[in-house]
Amino acid sequence: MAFMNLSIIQSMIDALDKPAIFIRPDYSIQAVNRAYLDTYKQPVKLGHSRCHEISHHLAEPCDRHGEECPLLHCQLHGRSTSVVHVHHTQAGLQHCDILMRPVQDEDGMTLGYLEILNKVEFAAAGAGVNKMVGVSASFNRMLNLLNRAASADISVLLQGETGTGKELAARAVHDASHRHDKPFVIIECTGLSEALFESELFGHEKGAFTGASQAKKGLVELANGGTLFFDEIGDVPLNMQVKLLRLLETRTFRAVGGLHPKRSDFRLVCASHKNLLAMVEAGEFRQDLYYRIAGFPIQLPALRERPADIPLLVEQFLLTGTERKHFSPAAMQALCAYSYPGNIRELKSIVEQANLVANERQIQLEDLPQVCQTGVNAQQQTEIRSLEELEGDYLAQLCERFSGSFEELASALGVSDRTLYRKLHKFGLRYR
Ligand SMILES: Nc1ncnc2c1ncn2[C@@H]1O[C@H](COP(=O)(O)OP(=O)(O)OP(=O)(O)O)[C@@H](O)[C@H]1O
Repeated sequence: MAFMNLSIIQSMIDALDKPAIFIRPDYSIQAVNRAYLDTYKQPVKLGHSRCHEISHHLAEPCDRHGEECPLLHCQLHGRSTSVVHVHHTQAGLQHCDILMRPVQDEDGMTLGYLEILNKVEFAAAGAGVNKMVGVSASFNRMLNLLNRAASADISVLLQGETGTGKELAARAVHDASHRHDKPFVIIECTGLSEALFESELFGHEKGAFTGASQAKKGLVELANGGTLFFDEIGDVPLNMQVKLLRLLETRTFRAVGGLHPKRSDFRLVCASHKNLLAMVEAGEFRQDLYYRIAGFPIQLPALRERPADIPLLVEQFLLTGTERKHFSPAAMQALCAYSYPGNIRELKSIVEQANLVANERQIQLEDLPQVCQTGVNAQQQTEIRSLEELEGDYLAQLCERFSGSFEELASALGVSDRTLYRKLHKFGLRYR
């Protein structure tokens, strides 16, 4: 590459306040800015150091360790990409949203790739802080979507089974948005009657109904400037959905007993554990309302799809106990093997219960609730099975249960697409 090009690129990344590097297709770093050096505190030898050595402390590119490589993606598709990785930074392990951009000369020849990094402040790769915790590939993919949604003012729809962290994700979108210093207001839609719905949302004037001795602001007005979060939006009855649609289309409303319309400026985030599109098909949810709220739909993975996060979440939930305890290897194995229909909420409650029940500092298998012990006990009573047989059974289960794409499954398992294909072939399995 011409010296001129490199010096232009160097000045370009020097002007950025985010950590940035310019790399070649062989991952070697050709230019680096001050923010990058300060973030990683690793000596970078221009032309020699590779990005994965600095950010991951790995001798090989990150896709060999179960992550998606943004450079490979750029090469394959010829356009920019963004992905969340866990990096070793000066402040410890940190989720970083990486934006990777191919840089071309005037003839369209790719000269290299510009990598700009953005810390994901609302997530943590270690226990201890009150953030969204996780390190698995499917968790990181969700963070990437939450981060993108946060930077726009688009309506976000969070869908996922109960206990997958939808409320936490809604808060994350708010905290990472430009509205973060304004209110985050939750409307719990389950069990709202029509009368309550109107007065809770829109407020009421003094004397609007018996007992309304004072005027009261509604939640929509309180959310002005901030974020309005409708939890379990699928529970809003059809007749109230029309009123909601009007509010969302005009951002205006009228308090109960009020004469004049009021306006509120809010970012909308909704959540549901129900399949809203199926409800639209069944005539139980208005289609126009669905498209109004689903500007940016995000699916939250079930805990059984991200088993790699269980030990970290367990560590996080143990911190709330009065005494520092830990799980025995057998108990941890049982925790990792259980299927968690109640997802993270269920894991949290199991850990808290076991923590209370255990008399010793080491929590034993017997201290776990029965549901959690069953799978492990059944396994222990049977004769020893070969690792190969277990691998086959595990893959067969995943083929039935995993809801992502083939590539996502390979990445969650930490193997290449080719390895997964070979293994499935070996056990006579097919993935959808
Ligand atoms: N990534 C995470 N890291 C740490 N704690 C989490 C994470 N995700 C969820 N939790 C915890 O799990 C519990 C359930 O989360 P949350 O209430 O956000 O789930 P939900 O999907 O909104 O549930 P529901 O569908 O029942 O409303 C909470 O205590 C939350 O703090």
